[in-house]
Amino acid sequence: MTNIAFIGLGSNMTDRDVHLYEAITTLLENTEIEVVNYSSIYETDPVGFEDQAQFLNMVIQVHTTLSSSQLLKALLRIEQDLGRKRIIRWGPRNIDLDILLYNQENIETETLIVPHPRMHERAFVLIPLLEIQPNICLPDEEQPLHEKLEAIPDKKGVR
Ligand SMILES: Nc1nc2nc(S)n(CCO)c2c(=O)[nH]1
Repeated sequence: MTNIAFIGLGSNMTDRDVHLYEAITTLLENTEIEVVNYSSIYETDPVGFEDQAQFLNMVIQVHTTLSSSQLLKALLRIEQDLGRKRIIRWGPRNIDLDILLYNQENIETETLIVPHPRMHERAFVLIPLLEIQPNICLPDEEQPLHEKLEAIPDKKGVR
């Protein structure tokens, strides 16, 4: 069965665009994952822990035969392979891969919460996501995500 997932990518250390490119190239090498759509790459102001470098963020849409937990494992392995060091929890990282949505399912396990719990308040996620899926809603919600984006005061931080 083909599953549809949206993955958020971010990087704010050293060659940020190279890290994004490497992560996507590694995903493309996985025969269980097909990247079917890409957003533009956005330069974004850091949120959460603000005393760090600007990020590059983007969102991709994938079709995959992997379950959500298998997909998470594959993304964590890519982060490790690309040398992700979790120095400070909210701090700088060379590559970050987050599962944002998976088949419009609500998932909550020890290791994975989908939809990503903070995505609805993050312009750096919503803007690239809506670029590739303009009318998307969160699972079991009527309200389209673009209305949640309109509610976010500071969108200047995404360019
Ligand atoms: N602009 C921006 N700010 C962020 N803060 C954190 S934590 N992250 C890591 C993603 O969870 C980001 C990010 O990717 N982009």
